[in-house]
Amino acid sequence: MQRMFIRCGIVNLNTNSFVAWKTVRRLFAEKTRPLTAIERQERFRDASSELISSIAQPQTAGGLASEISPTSATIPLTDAAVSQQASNVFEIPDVSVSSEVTRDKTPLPFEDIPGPVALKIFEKYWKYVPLLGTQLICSLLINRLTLGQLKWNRNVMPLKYLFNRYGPIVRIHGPISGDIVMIHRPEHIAEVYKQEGEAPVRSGIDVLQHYRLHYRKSRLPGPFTMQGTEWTELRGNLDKPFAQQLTRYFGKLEMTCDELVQRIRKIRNRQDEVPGDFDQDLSRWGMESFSILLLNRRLGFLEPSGLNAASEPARIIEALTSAHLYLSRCESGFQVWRFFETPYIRKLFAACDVIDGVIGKYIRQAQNKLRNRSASTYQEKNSTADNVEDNGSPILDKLILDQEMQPDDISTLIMDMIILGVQATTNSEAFLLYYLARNPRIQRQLYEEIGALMPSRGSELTQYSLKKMPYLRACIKECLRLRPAFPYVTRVLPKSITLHGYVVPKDTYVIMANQISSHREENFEDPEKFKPERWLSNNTERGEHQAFSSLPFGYGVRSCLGKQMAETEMMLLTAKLIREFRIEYDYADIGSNYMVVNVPNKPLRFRFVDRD
Ligand code: HEM
Repeated sequence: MQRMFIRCGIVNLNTNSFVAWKTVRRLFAEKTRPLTAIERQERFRDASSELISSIAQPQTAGGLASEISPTSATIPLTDAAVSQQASNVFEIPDVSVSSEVTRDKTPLPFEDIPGPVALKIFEKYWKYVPLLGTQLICSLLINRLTLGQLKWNRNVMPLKYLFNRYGPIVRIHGPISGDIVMIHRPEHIAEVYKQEGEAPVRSGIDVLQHYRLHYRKSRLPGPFTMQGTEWTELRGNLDKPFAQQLTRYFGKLEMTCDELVQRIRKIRNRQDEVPGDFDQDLSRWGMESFSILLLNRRLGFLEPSGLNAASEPARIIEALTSAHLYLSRCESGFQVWRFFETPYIRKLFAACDVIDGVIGKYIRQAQNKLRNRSASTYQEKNSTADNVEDNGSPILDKLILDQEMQPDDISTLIMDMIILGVQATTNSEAFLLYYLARNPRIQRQLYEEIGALMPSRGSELTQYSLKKMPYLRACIKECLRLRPAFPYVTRVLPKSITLHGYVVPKDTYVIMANQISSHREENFEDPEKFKPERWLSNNTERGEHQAFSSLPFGYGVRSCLGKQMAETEMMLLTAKLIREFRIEYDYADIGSNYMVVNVPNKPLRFRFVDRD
């Protein structure tokens, strides 16, 4: 009984329980002298039966209304009469009291989705403002200007701020380029992917598109921006050769990792520390691996004697660094480059021209090789694995032989993969080495796994041995959970759907904030901790939607084309490095800067200490 009072005391009463409460209260309040134990028992029995019958007979709305005062609806826990009965225990049937209110489940209109209201004030003036930028950047910038509370620091802070303020679904009014809806809950992300259809549409990188379509006058805007059947067909042609390349060139990829190991030994100082620009060395490793896989060429990025500034690899690395910097400058902020040529866009285009020139050269060479061969002879030869060296690059050749692809289109495709894919891989590897350096226990466990498969220093690695390294794979997953290269993925809805009880119409641009989901406590316990164990198959923490809580490579038919390539490269290099060195890092925490790809915000001054 007392337990029941206490339970009632902390809730607001509905009508039946309110009557019950009044009954009990009256019976105990009518006392003029202290009650004997027997009297107390009798009164409780009376109270119980009156209470039960009052619950059983519903009251009329009118009768109740007159009895309920707005302030009496919550039962105080400290009532004197109740506390006097503390030692008596009376059993009454457990009667559940439930509300009969039915809820309207009709989805709410799109306009009701919460979002920055201040923007509405500007809505009618926006049409006079020329197109300032991509939907996200433009809206977030204006959001910052209007609310004055956002600091644009090139990371996911603005997204986090909006979710913290408006909840799990946020609408940004974009009168210029359509409204944007932002989500982070895994079940909402799952719903968007479920409805994405056969040819999903995502946003592209506007300035790269501008380079192709307006500056170079190319036909295609690039793989990240290409949409519809055009891309679906191309993608269908590429998936298989991409997977095959890894098997063919695994040995060469391993050699590239060995070269980086040698280079580390060469560049580290007396304290075994590498220079702060170690990120450049990782870029060289990323580019060398890429040119092996895509062009079937060793371009010499990791030349032990270093790179001559005028050499082709040195020019590519310089152009890549510059392209990356000016791409992020052009994509964020007010995009004045849309109206006139700014210094940033000039530098970006100059860097792209260098990369394009080199790719163009290799495409022409591959074309020349193929010219004397008929497509049928090529296919015949290409079916045996050992002659691939002489035959050029299977992927490049396939693209050239594709009747639909012009050399310009191929160049566009390869350039985007370099600027975004290679950058994503090398920066992810940088974060992984950092997390391992900062977590010696995890590094030790990883070393044990690797050591069992690579007993001596120079032990060879195979694709098969990588398969037997679940902890290494878990470390990579965990690193990409904490620092996904791309903090969000976008889709344009092919049809109307319901999200969080709101209608979201067809053609709405949806931002799925992957980095936010993967940092939330409800999705991952201790979300800020680097805990690879959570990804092991025997872990019970994994919930129904966990698959959608961390999607570093996206999901579905338009997910990352280079996923397997990136994972294999990262596994190979990490296995080699951990086998050779104990990695340490002695400086301030490394966070990330968003520069179209997440990049470390501090120099990578790792110590690579030789293992005995
Ligand atoms: C750790 C490294 C990488 C990460 C985290 C990553 C992540 C992503 C993400 C999130 C997407 C968008 C997926 C979506 O919209 O659902 C994407 C697309 C893509 N990625 Fe990667 N990527 C990486 C490396 C690479 C590499 C090495 C290549 C190629 C060599 C590559 C090529 C592509 C291409 C071509 C697309 C567009 C796919 C399409 O539209 O069908 N990526 N990547």
